[in-house]
Amino acid sequence: MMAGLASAAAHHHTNSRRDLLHGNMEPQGERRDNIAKLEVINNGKTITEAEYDIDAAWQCIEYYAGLAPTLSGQHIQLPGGAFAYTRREPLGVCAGILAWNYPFMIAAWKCAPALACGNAVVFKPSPMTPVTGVILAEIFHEAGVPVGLVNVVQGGAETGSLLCHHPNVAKVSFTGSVPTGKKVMEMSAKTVKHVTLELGGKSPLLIFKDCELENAVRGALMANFLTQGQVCTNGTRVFVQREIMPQFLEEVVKRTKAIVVGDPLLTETRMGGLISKPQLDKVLGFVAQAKKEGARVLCGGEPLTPSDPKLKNGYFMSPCVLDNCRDDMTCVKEEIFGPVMSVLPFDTEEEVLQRANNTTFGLASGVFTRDISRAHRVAANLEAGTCYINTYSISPVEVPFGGYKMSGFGRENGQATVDYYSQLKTVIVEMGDVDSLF
Ligand SMILES: NC(=O)C1=CN([C@@H]2O[C@H](COP(=O)(O)OP(=O)(O)OC[C@H]3O[C@@H](n4cnc5c(N)ncnc54)[C@H](O)[C@@H]3O)[C@@H](O)[C@H]2O)C=CC1
Ligand SMILES: C[N+](C)(C)CCCC(=O)O
Repeated sequence: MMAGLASAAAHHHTNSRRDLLHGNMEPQGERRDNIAKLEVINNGKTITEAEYDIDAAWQCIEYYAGLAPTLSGQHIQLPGGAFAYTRREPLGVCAGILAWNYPFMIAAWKCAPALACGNAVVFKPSPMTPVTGVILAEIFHEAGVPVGLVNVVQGGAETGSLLCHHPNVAKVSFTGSVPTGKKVMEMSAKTVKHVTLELGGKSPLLIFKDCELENAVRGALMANFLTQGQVCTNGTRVFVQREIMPQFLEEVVKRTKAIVVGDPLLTETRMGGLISKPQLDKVLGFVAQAKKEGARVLCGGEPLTPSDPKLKNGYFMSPCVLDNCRDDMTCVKEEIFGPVMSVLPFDTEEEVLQRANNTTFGLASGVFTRDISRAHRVAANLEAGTCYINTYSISPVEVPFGGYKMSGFGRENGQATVDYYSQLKTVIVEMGDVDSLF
């Protein structure tokens, strides 16, 4: 099967790439709403977020459809009339191994740049969320993508491992946890595959006393509570300058308590259910551990049963804010992947930068300040693939997204991603006689 896909990819010409991606890829009206509803059932996130994710997915496909015809090489003049040129060529079959937190959107993030660069795709949704990725593949099929160019395989670790070992897979793009990411890299090394790793984080959010507090509070909530806190970029270490700590905590707790947790299909709901019982237990375990280590629970952190009887077996919990945190606590060091914000005081910029960077992760970071020089200085000094200034959690398709340090490498979205789904061939041309020593 893989050999067939590789040749399909090789024959996949730039113009046809553009046509194919420009087919009717934008799910409109009822279709978009149905996919969003299925994503809610798939994942447990709210309908409002799911609709956003579906839109982000088609925007990604449209973006790379536009980018496809712009892919080009370079012409390099050499002495004596000789010259060289470069061609951007596909890698072959690109495998995607997906996480469960953004099932439809991540599937689009993997497929769109791969197809735009002329590759074939085989992707594996997480077994926790197998449904909506298949719909994306069906949409590609309806839009005219040749059979065999976009493929979905279902399964867990074993299927993922088979993809990483397959000799005809040229690249693996993985989204998930650090331990599994390391295994993917190790397995892919056996056949020297290209690898993109989008792994976890424990991102710092720095809130200076000269910030606009209202926006900083909004940013902190966006950095912690989307998708029930199960977001790799989440800014879960919230460092607040000591002078504004009381006001910040008062406002953040007030707003966190007001988050409507419940039926994710209702538009007024702002937080749905976690992905599974083990994930809920794991997150509650982190809260219990935090208390044991001396953190104070300002709100939430409890299992929650919504009043609607049909929701009684859901994996709901109340969003949690912890203070009295120290840098050496488990809740501050480890990725929780649930709705738990840890708040830490700081005094100086120098000190907070050192503490913010004192982690093996480096996916995202954020700073709230009105001081423009400080904002850019801090952004330059934070060791992370993304730094948000006076905002958090957005990832527009035009903008590259990816990690530093153990949060991974390679990029998704933006022009930069072309480098990770194509290879550069150099062609050297002599116009005169061969200059030979023999
Ligand atoms: N930072 C992030 O983006 C994510 C972090 N997580 C964290 O990881 C924990 C475990 O969740 P999982 O869904 O099990 O994440 P995972 O990282 O183990 O799984 C991600 C993907 O890799 C596949 N996979 C698992 N083992 C594999 C292997 N040996 N070879 C190849 N593919 C493999 C899975 O089937 C899934 O498609 C969660 O509790 C959460 O805390 C989970 C998902 C995303
Ligand atoms: C869109 N954003 C930044 C909230 C989430 C990124 C995707 C991920 O968590 O895997």
